[in-house]
Parts: sequence; structure tokens; C-alpha cells
Amino acid sequence: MADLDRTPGPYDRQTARRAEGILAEANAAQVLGVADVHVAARLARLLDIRDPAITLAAALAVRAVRTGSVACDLTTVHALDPEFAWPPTTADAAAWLAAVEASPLVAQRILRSEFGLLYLDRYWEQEVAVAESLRQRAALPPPQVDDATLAAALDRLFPDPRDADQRRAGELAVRSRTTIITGGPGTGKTTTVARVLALLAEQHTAAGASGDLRVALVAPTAKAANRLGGAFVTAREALPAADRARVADAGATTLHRLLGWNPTARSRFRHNRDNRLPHDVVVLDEASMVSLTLMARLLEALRPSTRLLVVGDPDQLASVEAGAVLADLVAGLGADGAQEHSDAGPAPADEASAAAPRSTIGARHPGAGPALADGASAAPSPSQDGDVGPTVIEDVPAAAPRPVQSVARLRHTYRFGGTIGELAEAIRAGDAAATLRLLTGGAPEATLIPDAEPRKALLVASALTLRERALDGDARGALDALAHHRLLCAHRTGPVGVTHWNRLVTQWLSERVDDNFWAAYYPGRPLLVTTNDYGMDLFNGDTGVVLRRDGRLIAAFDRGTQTRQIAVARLSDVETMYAATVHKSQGSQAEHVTVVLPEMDSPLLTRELIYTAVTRAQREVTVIGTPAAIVEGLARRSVRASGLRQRLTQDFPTLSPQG
Ligand SMILES: Nc1ncnc2c1ncn2[C@@H]1O[C@H](COP(=O)(O)OP(=O)(O)OP(=O)(O)O)[C@@H](O)[C@H]1O
Repeated sequence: MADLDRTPGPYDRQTARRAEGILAEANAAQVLGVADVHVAARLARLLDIRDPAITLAAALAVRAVRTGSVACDLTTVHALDPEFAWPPTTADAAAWLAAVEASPLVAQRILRSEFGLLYLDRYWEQEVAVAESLRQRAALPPPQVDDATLAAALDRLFPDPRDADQRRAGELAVRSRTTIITGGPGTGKTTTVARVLALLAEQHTAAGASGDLRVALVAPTAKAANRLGGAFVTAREALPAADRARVADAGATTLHRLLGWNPTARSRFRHNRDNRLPHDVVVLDEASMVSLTLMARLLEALRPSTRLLVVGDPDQLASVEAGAVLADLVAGLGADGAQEHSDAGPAPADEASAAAPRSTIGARHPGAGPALADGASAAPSPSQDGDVGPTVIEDVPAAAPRPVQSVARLRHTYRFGGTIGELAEAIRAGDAAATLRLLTGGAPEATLIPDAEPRKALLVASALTLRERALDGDARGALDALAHHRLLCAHRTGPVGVTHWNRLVTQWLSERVDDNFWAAYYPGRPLLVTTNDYGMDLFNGDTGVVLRRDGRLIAAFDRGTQTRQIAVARLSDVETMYAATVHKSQGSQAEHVTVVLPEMDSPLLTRELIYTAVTRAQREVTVIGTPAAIVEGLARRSVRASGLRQRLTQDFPTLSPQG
């Protein structure tokens, strides 16, 4: 897995020493990184490219992937540095792209050009593969559904009118092969997944299938998988007894593990198109963190009959690797207002009929399936399409069973008390005035402070609590203390980065307690694992703490309800974690979170970063920064160039409202 913190920042400047010409100039101006320069220089040499604008385009295509995009949009690259001496032939982006298309780079399929974007071939292929897999899944006949059983189950599992969104998501998941369930923190995604699995298990039995429903619960990182596993146990426990008995306590794993990652094998994943996964249902949680590459691998390893539930929050920071797949799927498959609603409360009862084409359920939905409106569970005629809005796929006979691809958004927040939920929603909507009002309104759950000084007492107290429990050898107690408060920064390095804060807290502790806090290991040292070690069962992003037990130092790592304990001598790639980056914290939460905003000119100061950071808090969030930084950050979106949205729209038959 890539380093979760490799997003380039202003302190990551590196010089490509042997670069020449335009590449050297662009590197000196920090438009290009070393890797971009080296790849482009090599291509220019091999293909005898003399035009600096073409070489520059190749480097920019590499840069695009390195910074999270799937492709490079030449119309926007001047904005990277308007002062840079861009070659005059790059002023007209369309002409520049045409010149690249006419070059050997495209002729030899090293680069691909589509949708006005320039792709490295590998990423173009992956994007095509993802769209093609989804198209093939959508073209299959819809799953068989026992409507009477489903109707009764929906009434049983979603009895509360507040659960309207969850109920719609549940019904869509039963009627579709691919369902995307989105929602902010605490909107009941895991609860809905547990209920969906009960619905599916019941359908499985009603269809006379032998054996239990085979389910895989997966998340992109080990930490997110642990958390999913824990949340799923709780959600399963809350099911009515008969439904609980239907749903196996599946246990969650990582996507890499599910696919059978083997770094030494020629085919890196044991499960692939020639050796498909055996499951009936695959639930992919925290999907915002999934890269295009992994999504392509997962889709190719699924049997066509396997249901796929993609679950996540598309407003969070996207994967550290290339792609913003979840956001693209929501935009590309959600045909209507799935993304547009911003109200945090449950859907008004009459919204369905009032806003037929803008339903919460963004269904790329040809309409022939049974009704999806509340209560409309029995198989209706196509004219009863309810709140999805009647839509047709062109060229598909009206009577033919039609595939359903659906996006369901959960909007009601069950977990947060008012303020954090409202704050998350204000940030998501980019409403700076509301965000500032909530952060400065005096509510203890959300505060904005201009500098870090008031945090010193809290940080030292947290570290000392951790130390006390570690000295007692109390693994669970220490890990709980670690999860109590988290300090999050945008950058690893620099004056407001993780390294600085780790040093500062270590210094403060040294002033308070007589121990060597600069030693490699000491009781109470909070740990962050920085690489995957399959043999040790330790993964990038795992968090733990050093304990003293029987005079020895051991490290305890969180495994949901369990702990993994290892002698410190066996650890290699770990860092101190008094602070962590927002990227690394994705997929986990703490009761109280302190967010250090980056400086105003940091490229990391974006709405997605602030949203992700703030929504890591379960009970209380403190933001260190200025109102101006909040305003600036909310106005900036983390844009990732990709053609997946267009490709999904293009590949799928056009929807048009009926009548
Ligand atoms: N329909 C519901 N009725 C009552 N409580 C609910 C419902 N749905 C969810 N909850 C409660 O809300 C809380 C959050 O639910 P859940 O963990 O399913 O949300 P989530 O969206 O998966 O959260 P996260 O963002 O942490 O992944 C839990 O305490 C859960 O019991």
C-alpha cells in the first residue's frame, strides 16, 4: 500500500538533479516532482521527442496520478503556477492536447486521450475496466425477489419513520446487484448493512438456496476493517432475534486480504477474473478510501451473481492513490439528486412524490422494478414507480426485466448530538458562515481557537493518562485512553505538521516527568505503524501503545474488541503518534479531536480535509486555526481529474423521464 501521507506539501520539495530544459525548469518551479521528471525524460529519450510541450505533457500525466488524479486535464495545469514560463504552445490547451495526440506517446499507447483528458495507459485501462464491469453487472437480469417476504421484512426491520432512507437503501440493495449506500458519520450505514444482510439471507432461504449466504465484509485498511468488524457486531446484536440468527457474525477483513494479496506472486491477487471470489455478497465499507486500481481488481474478481454493496462517505478525502471512485460512482450512477440534498434530517414524507426525478435514491434505474417508495413493497406495475421517478433505458423493451444500479443516500444522523452533526453538514455544504457560527457559538462540542497554547494542558494530561495505564500493563485501558483524544494535522512535516507536534508533546512530557521520552520505546509511547507487515499481522495505519508488563516492554495494538501484543524488539516501522495526519486517521474516530488547520497557502487546506478531520470526532472537536482559514478551506475543493463519471454516463444507456 502506498504511504498514506504522500500528498505533496510545500515542504516536500525535491530537486531532479539531472533534469534538463523544460523539465528542469518545471521541477525548479515545483510544478513537477522528481518522479514526473524522470519518467518524462526517459520517454522523451526513447521516443525521440523534441517538442518541450509534449515532454511536459507526459510529465504532467505522471504528476496527475502521483497527486491522486486518474488523468491530467491540460486545461487546468497553468493554474499550478501561473508565473511559470509555460511554453507558448501550451497556451491553447486543445491545440496542445491535439499535438500530444499526434505524438508517438499516444500512437504507442503510452498515453491515452479521452474526454479531453490525458491518461497513462494503465489508468485508462483500469477506468475502462471499472465502467465495463459495472455495465456488465447492470445488463444482467435483476435478482429474483420474493416480494411478500421482502415487504414483511422491511416493515419488521425498518419500523421507525426516521428510518425512511435506510429502508429505501435496504430495498434497493435487495433489488440490485450493485448498490451504493452513502452517508455521513453516524447515519446508520453499518446498521443498514446488517439489516440488508438479514433481508438478503431471508431472500436466499425463500429462493430455496442451499447453505448459508456467503458474505464478505471488507474495508480498504486494516484499521477500517477492525472498526467495521466492531461496529458490525453491535449492529448485528441490535437485530430482532430471528434476523440475528440469519446473519452470520462474518468478521471483517481488508480488501487486500479478501483478494488474496501476495506481493511475491506474479499475479498479485489470488482472486481475479480467472479465480473469482466465492461470496454471494461483498460489502465494501469506507469506499471513499478505495483507489481506482483496487476497485478494478475487486470488480474483476466478483462473480456476476455476487451482490456488491459499496458503502462510504463521498464527501471525505479520497484515496491516497489515484481516483475518487466513490464520488465518481455516486455522480455517474446516481442519476438524480442523490448528491444535491443537503438537509440533515430525514426526508419529508411527501418528498418522494414532490421530487420524483430528484429522489434520495439516485437510481440508475430503468424503472421496471417494483416500487421503491415507502410502504410500496409489493410488486407493483411499472407505473407505480414511486419516488424513484419513472425512468426508461432507451432501446430496452418496456416489458423486459431491467437491471437496477442504485445509489442511496442516508441523511438522518443518529449518533451525534446536534452540534457536530450540524457542523459536518455545514462543512459538507461549504457553508462558511454556518460553520463559523457553530464553531464560535459557545457550544462545548465545537470550538475554534486561534493558537495551540490552550491545548497544551489537554495533550499533556492525555499523554500522562496513557502512561499511567501503560505502566500498569493495562492494554485495553491504554488503548481506550489513546482513542479518547486525537490530534490531527494536515501535513507530516513543517511548522504545523505531525513531526513538529510529536516533538512538542515529547518535550512537554520531559519537563513534567523524569523519564527518557526520547528513547526508542518507553511506557505510554503511542505508536503508529507505517508499513504493512503481513507476517506480523501489522498494517499501515494501525495504532498502538507501548506497555510495561513484568519488567518487559511490549506493544499493544487495537483489534476491535481484542488486542494484538508484540515484544517491542520485533517492531520495525513505527512512529510516535502524539499527532497523526488527517489522511492516516481516515476510517477511525476518537471521542475528542483537535484539528490543526494547515497554513493558508497549503494545497491541503480543502473542504474535504476539514470535513474528514472534523467528522473523526464523536463527541467534541476543537479546531486550531483562524476564521479566514476556515473560509478559504471550505471554498477549495480537492479536485481529482477522472473520466469515470462521463464513462459511466456514456457506457450506460441514457435515462430519460417517462411521460
Ligand atoms: N435506524 C436506526 N435506529 C436507531 N438507531 C440507529 C439507527 N441507525 C443507526 N442507529 C444508531 O446510530 C449509531 C451509528 O450507527 P452506525 O454505526 O450504523 O452508523 P455509520 O454510518 O455506520 O457510522 P460511521 O460513520 O461511524 O461508520 C449507532 O449507535 C446505531 O445504533
